[in-house]
Amino acid sequence: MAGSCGAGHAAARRRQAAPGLHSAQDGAEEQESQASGLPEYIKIVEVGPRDGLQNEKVIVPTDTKIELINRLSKTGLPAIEVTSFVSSKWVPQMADHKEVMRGIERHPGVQYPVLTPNLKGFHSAVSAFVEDIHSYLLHVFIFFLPYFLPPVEISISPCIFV
Ligand SMILES: CC(C)(COP(=O)([O-])OP(=O)([O-])OC[C@H]1O[C@@H](n2cnc3c(N)ncnc32)[C@H](O)[C@@H]1OP(=O)([O-])[O-])[C@@H](O)C(=O)NCCC(=O)NCCSC(=O)C[C@@](C)(O)CC(=O)[O-]
Repeated sequence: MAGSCGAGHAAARRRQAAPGLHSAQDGAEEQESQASGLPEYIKIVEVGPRDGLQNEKVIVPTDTKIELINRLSKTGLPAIEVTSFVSSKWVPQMADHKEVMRGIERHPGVQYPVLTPNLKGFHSAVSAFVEDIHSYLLHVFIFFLPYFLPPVEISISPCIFV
């Protein structure tokens, strides 16, 4: 599971529901949040179906992945990273990305992003009706470089396009 920042949840949720409206209560909550040093809002992104299952030695059956994602969808998570559109030569655990995207139930209010490393993955994701695409860039190049081919300078230009 990954978190993308912020707390002061109520104010942030109100702003999401009614962008442009900013009440005195929101202001007070923001001040309190800033004073405590905590971020204003936190978005939890569950990445288990992608980041978790890609590390399993045994390839998890497609139906099991779909069932897992469908169950996660009922937990109130705002976003679940479903799969990745990467080379199945390197990551065979994610080779069923299209079937998984096709098979899951999409719950209102839940985002279903995928990970793509390059334009090839981006185009396949678009053709699989993916609406939300995560492309990894700097943090991965810094921390996971040995995991990737090819060299950084070759990978960055398509990522910027994505
Ligand atoms: C790095 C690349 C893109 C370089 O891809 P490349 O430049 O094409 O070079 P390659 O030699 O690795 O290519 C191997 C084969 O994969 C094909 N290919 C290439 N791209 C794709 C694609 N998108 N979809 C399907 N096939 C693809 C490509 O066409 C080629 O086919 P062949 O000529 O052998 O028949 C490739 O090696 C790759 O996909 N590697 C897997 C990378 C990966 O998935 N790593 C794990 C995810 S990152 C992670 O877990 C860290 C993270 C993000 O979780 C950290 C965090 O969350 O904070």
